[in-house]
Amino acid sequence: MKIACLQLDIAFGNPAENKRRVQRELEQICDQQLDVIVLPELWTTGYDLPNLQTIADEDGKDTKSFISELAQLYNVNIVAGSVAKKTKTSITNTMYVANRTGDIVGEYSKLHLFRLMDEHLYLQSGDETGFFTLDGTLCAGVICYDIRFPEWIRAHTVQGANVLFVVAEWPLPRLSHWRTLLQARAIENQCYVVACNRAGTDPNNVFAGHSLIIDPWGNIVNEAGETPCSLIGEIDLAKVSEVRSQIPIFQDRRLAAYTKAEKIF
Ligand SMILES: O=C(O)CCC(=O)C(=O)O
Repeated sequence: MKIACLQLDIAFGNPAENKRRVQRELEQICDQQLDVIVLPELWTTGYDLPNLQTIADEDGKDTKSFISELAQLYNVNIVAGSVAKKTKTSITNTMYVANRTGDIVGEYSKLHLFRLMDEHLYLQSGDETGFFTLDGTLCAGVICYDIRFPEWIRAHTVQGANVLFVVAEWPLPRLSHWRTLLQARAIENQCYVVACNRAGTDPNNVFAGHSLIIDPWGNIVNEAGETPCSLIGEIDLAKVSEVRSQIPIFQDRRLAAYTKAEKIF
């Protein structure tokens, strides 16, 4: 599976410009026989939270048709980061996934809202799981702060997810957390982690870049720097079962004991 993480600098509050940036980047890399394209978190608007009522995507309609057309045009799967999705009752931070034929095969709204960046004041938390299937491989998608909740990711790998896609707007001051948490999620779940962060700045933050592809042993296979780029790498899905049979953590779990411990106090 050949993957490109589009580590974009996002134009603040400007969906039209951000769509142009994605189109331009795909034109540049489309000759590389890619299987999956990954975009960052909130790639249409950035963290322009006070203006989401006007710039969020109504029911995700524009985003879904935009990625569906690109997926068909380039015959590629698209894990479309996330966008602000507006309904009559709420705004969520929502990931859409399109397969090569343009079908929307995944929708997941960020479960854990990040108070430090005021998400809880403007957004609602989602209630979907992050599962989707790409070219026959069961995958999971989570959004930024979600990676601090290993139990949420475990709930997906325990069901057989082989690749964890992480989309983010992760700030530079916590770059060491980003790298360490992603490596830990790969090691403890014995899965590939494909993590696409944004680059650049907005009025409140400098972002870390450093998109990463990490194998099920925890080795970093590819890593971007801080500036905008497309990080391209290949993953070998056979490695997931190799590592899982070498150290069979999924067989060795003791769920009854964990549940008991959680109820003691
Ligand atoms: O957990 C962190 O340090 C960063 C999280 C974040 O930036 C986000 O969820 O948008």
